[in-house]
Parts: sequence; structure tokens; C-alpha cells
Amino acid sequence: MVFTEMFASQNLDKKVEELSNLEVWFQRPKDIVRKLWSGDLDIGIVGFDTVSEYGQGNEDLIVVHDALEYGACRLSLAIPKYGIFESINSLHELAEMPQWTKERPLRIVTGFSHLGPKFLKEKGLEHVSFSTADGALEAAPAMGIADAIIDLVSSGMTLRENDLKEIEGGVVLESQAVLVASRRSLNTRQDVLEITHEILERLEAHLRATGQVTVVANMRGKSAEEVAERILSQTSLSGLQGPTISPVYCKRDGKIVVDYYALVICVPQKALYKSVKQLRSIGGSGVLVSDLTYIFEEETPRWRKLLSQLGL
Ligand SMILES: Nc1ncnc2c1ncn2[C@@H]1O[C@H](COP(=O)(O)OP(=O)(O)OP(=O)(O)O)[C@@H](O)[C@H]1O
Ligand SMILES: O=P(O)(O)OC[C@H]1O[C@H](OP(=O)(O)OP(=O)(O)O)[C@H](O)[C@@H]1O
Ligand SMILES: [Mg+2]
Repeated sequence: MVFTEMFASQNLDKKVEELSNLEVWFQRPKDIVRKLWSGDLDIGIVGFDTVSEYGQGNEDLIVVHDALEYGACRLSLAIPKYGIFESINSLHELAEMPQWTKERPLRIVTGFSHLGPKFLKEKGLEHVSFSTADGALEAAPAMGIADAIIDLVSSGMTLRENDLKEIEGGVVLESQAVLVASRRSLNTRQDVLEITHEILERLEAHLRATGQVTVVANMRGKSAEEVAERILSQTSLSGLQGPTISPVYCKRDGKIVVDYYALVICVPQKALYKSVKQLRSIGGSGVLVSDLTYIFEEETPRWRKLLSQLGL
């Protein structure tokens, strides 16, 4: 069983202790897609742009998780801010420029030689020619080699440094890291299907937990219901399904009594201080906060969708 990751810089162990029967290989992004296609790999983690460019609509590639929340970028067309492009701000205006003719087309350089031409064809641009380059595309317009580029943009810094701009209607594709699998492997090998299920569940549970914290506090009260009433009167304290409230037992004069209740809630990191203030305002004390690693909920809709895509 083989599983791959993008960003091949670290020399990590190829085994994952908790997932037996799994081998991890770090590969160049396009090779991940090619090897899924050829059957050398079963599952991959790679940018959606790479899946779209090198997968080219191949039915054997199934995107199992479409939003791993890193590697966010967009594939976008960019033109110089200067010269004949100074007043051009949309794809429509670019297409209408009188400069582009059959003999002298709009020259675009891109590493995306499938998605780039497909996009401009769909947009109906005539008189366009494409060339490819592997890196430093942004320099091509200033060098006079191309008029425009189609490349990945994230912060926009690279474009700014090169005096280039994006234009309205020029986004080819929005991308982020995705989990992709080979349909053939999923359909023919039960172990691949099982491990994909576990990886999907772990990823979803982890992403759900990102940015959430667990808050534990003690609160004096007459009963759990009375404490619950006070907590639920505050907007930031309702938790995922509602607060968990348990009695805190202590011994007084030889008798077991309950004066305090322990409260456990899950709150977004961003709302943490607001929640702490609200807790204090209703008598909460000894507030403990810890990070959450996973939140497992009921069966994920992505798993059901995958099964139905596989006809299972
Ligand atoms: N600036 C960026 N910000 C966020 N994500 C990015 C950015 N640039 C690229 N990515 C994402 O990372 C993936 C890998 O980027 P890139 O194509 O530069 O890979 P690489 O590791 O340099 O591979 P290669 O050696 O084949 O060029 C892209 O497919 C894209 O999904
Ligand atoms: O909008 P920004 O945040 O500036 O990011 C965009 C840049 O990031 C990518 O390059 P990368 O850094 O991967 O280098 P490469 O093109 O040499 O692979 C992309 O090709 C752009 O050059
Ligand atoms: Mg790169």
C-alpha cells in the first residue's frame, strides 16, 4: 500500500505507526498524479491544480477530500500593469484589444499547458498562443518573451514584484491540497478502501478540531440544571451539542456534598477570551483551557459520497 504527500523536502519515515499496511512516499506533485494514474500509488495528497492539470478529467482519479485547508492558491491569468495593458482590467477588455491578430497573437506562458488553453478556449479568446516554462514565468513579460502569464497566485507578492496584475474573470481555478485516490484501487482492494476511510475520518476530525479549544471550569450551583440554565443564557458557552456539566463531590463534616459543578465546553479559539469573560460573569472559576486534536462526529458525508461514487 502506498500513500503520498506533496512538499517532498523532509526525509520522513515511510511507515506510520498507527496505520499498519501503509507506506508513505514523498514525490513531486505531478508524479503523484501520474503514479496514481499508472497504478503505482493508491492514495495521494496533492494540490487540486495539479490533479486537474495532470489528471485531465481522468475518471480513475477520485477526490476523496476536497479541502485539506493548506496550500491555498489560485491559477490565474496576469498581465503587465504598464504599457499597452495599463487600462486593461478584465479578460473581456484583454480579448477586445486590437493588437491580437492571427499573425501576432496574445502570447501566454504557463506551466499549465492543459488548463491554460482549455480556459481561454472556453472563454472564446481568439488569437492566442501558448508556450511553457517550468519556473520564473513572472519574468517573461518584462523580458519580452510573452504578453501574459497563467500561474499560481497566493499572496500576490510575486506578481507585485514583477509589476504584473490579475484581471477580472481571469481566475482559471481555485486550489488547495486535496486527498485523491485511485478508483481502481478502491474498487478492487478492500484494504485500500479501509485505510482511505480511516485517513478520511482522521483528517476530517482533525480539521474540525483546528481552531477549537476545550474549556473546563468549576461553578458553584444548586443543581446541574440550574448551572445549565446560567450557562445557556450566555451566547458563547453553548458548546458543540451543549455544555457537559458534572457534579464535583467533596466531603464536609463526614458527609458527601455537591457545591460545585464542573463544566466542559468546546469553543472556537477566536471566541476564547469572550467565553472566559462570560464564564466569570456567571460565577465560573478555575478555568482550564486545552487544545483539541480531533473531533469525531457521526459518519462523514464525504465517506457516503465516496461509496456512492464507487457504486457501493
Ligand atoms: N504560493 C503558493 N501558496 C500556496 N500554495 C501553493 C503556492 N504555490 C504552489 N502551491 C501549491 O503547491 C503545489 C506545489 O507547488 P509547485 O508546483 O511549486 O511544486 P514543487 O514542489 O516546486 O514541484 P516542482 O518541483 O514539480 O515544481 C501546487 O500544485 C499548488 O497546489
Ligand atoms: O502569490 P505568491 O504568494 O507570491 O505565490 C505565487 C508563487 O508561488 C509559486 O511558486 P513557488 O514558490 O512554488 O516557486 P516555483 O514556481 O519555483 O515552484 C507560484 O509559481 C508563484 O511563483
Ligand atoms: Mg515550485
